[in-house]
Amino acid sequence: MSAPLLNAEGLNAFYGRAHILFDLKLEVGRGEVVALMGPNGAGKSTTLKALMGLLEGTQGKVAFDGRDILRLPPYKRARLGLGFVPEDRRVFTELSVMENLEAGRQPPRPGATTWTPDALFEIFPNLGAMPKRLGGQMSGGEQQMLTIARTLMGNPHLLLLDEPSEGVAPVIVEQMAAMIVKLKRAGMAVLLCEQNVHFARLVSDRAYQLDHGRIVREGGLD
Ligand SMILES: Nc1ncnc2c1ncn2[C@@H]1O[C@H](COP(=O)(O)OP(=O)(O)OP(=O)(O)O)[C@@H](O)[C@H]1O
Repeated sequence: MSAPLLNAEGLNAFYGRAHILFDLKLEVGRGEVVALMGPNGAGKSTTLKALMGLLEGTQGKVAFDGRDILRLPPYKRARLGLGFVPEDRRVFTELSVMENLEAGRQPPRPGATTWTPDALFEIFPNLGAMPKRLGGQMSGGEQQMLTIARTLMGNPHLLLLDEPSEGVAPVIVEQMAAMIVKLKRAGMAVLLCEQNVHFARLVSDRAYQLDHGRIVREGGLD
């Protein structure tokens, strides 16, 4: 059996002296969609930040594609194919949809899908309907989709997605779920934070439940 794409063990993370994550053990297989669930403040976003290398003093083992990445800075993790979409979903407001996508373009990555705007417009039809729209003139949900699509232009092996359904209209939530299912069909692995159980059920193969910085349950969502 091949090693999981992402494998974290004994993951401990801190904000300054505040200990936030305690000995997390989690993995994401190739092509798998995994949800990190739990209430506000449970540590979901912190987990993604720690995996991306954005926090000082993170401890434990983090292997990506069989390689130890714990000491690598975020840009090197991104170069290896970790794509991160943070909660604040920033788009370039003065750039069009197409220009935002071009800003995310990276060279093809061996073993990963090479995304183009046309291929992404099939997965995100609402973006395809507004290629010239400025980022600043889009709804929150549309901006969220654009940040995901722009990250995909970097051809990642694994997408770390922070609460894609948060604060967006119900109709967009359904579209977002359909989009993640299509990404999975295209072979993309995704680790997403999610409080919305309905959404997590629609898209994920399995889930980890976090509470106060510890994994308290893991398995399928039924
Ligand atoms: N920049 C920060 N500095 C200090 N403490 C922080 C910081 N960001 C988050 N925390 C704390 O870390 C803990 C975990 O927060 P985190 O944002 O990971 O939770 P979460 O599960 O993603 O919740 P939410 O859904 O509300 O974002 C919380 O107690 C939070 O108050």
